[in-house]
Amino acid sequence: MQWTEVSVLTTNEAVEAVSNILQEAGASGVKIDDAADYQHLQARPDEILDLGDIPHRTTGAEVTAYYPATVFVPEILPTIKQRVNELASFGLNAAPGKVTTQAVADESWATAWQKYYHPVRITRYLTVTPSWEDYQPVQPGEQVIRLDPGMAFGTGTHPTTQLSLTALEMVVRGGERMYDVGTGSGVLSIAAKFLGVDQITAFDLDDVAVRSAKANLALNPVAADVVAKPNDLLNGIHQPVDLVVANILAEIIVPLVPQAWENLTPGGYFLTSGIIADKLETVVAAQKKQGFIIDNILQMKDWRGVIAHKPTEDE
Ligand SMILES: C[S@@+](CC[C@H](N)C(=O)[O-])C[C@H]1O[C@@H](n2cnc3c(N)ncnc32)[C@H](O)[C@@H]1O
Repeated sequence: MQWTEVSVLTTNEAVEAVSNILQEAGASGVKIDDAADYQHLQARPDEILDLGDIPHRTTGAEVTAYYPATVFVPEILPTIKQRVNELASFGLNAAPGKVTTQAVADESWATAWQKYYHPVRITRYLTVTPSWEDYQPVQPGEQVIRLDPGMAFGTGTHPTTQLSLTALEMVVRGGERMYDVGTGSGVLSIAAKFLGVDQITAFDLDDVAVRSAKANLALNPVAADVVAKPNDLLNGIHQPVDLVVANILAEIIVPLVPQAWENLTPGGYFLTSGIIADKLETVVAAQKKQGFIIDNILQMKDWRGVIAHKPTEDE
């Protein structure tokens, strides 16, 4: 299990506000390293510790937050940066406000994450469950997607994944051919197979995600014939299908728009998610400019999903 550490270099006076911003963005824990804490210690005459022996900050403060793989950090970073910059307008000096990230793998964090990952009934017909739980469907027609997401994104519980699953359930009628762009754990491909999609090719830029998707496809016999392979968006793909689904950053959806257009049959659906609310207009504008018809905008918390289709000749 991979965690992402997000650190903000700031000042003592902004420590609380920055911690709040990081926590509101979904952090599982926050660590504060503040030079003022050490200065306070040094001021105590009875202090027996020699602070020279302890590595510590001598100026400013650093707030570090930890995000599980279920939080899509590249998407929350712009909001974090913007909110830290805005602290000045509340009279707080948060400078330099520099935000950095790095991946961390930690066994104890991994165990904690697994403890909180339980079966989730996403829709009436789709339930996602960790592969280690013996979950049995409770309603007729309920399909159970078994996942061990490992280091790939997509436990099924993130709002962007839920929006994609809902969109798939809305448009799939059975027998379609589909591309799953940015497959992560493979969750959307498995769901699509359960809903009746016939042929699926799943792509991801990240080799680790492709390996994870293959392992999850094998866990779900319904998806045994899905092909998962590394690819950057739909670069080099020139074989039209009936459905393209992508839960990916808004900035990455924009260059995907012309590729989806080229690779969709008339009447084919383009389902996009991973769009933070204030990027919705950019994504919708790019799709309309290309010629797509927007059918529905789905929303969950701060996230948006778009259901669009390529018009048929008589539309
Ligand atoms: C938000 S995750 C979505 C995972 C899964 N489809 C879901 O809905 O839960 C986005 C995925 O897109 C992949 N990705 C990012 N940029 C990409 C690109 N240019 N081409 C293909 N995949 C990409 C990432 O590696 C990641 O696995």
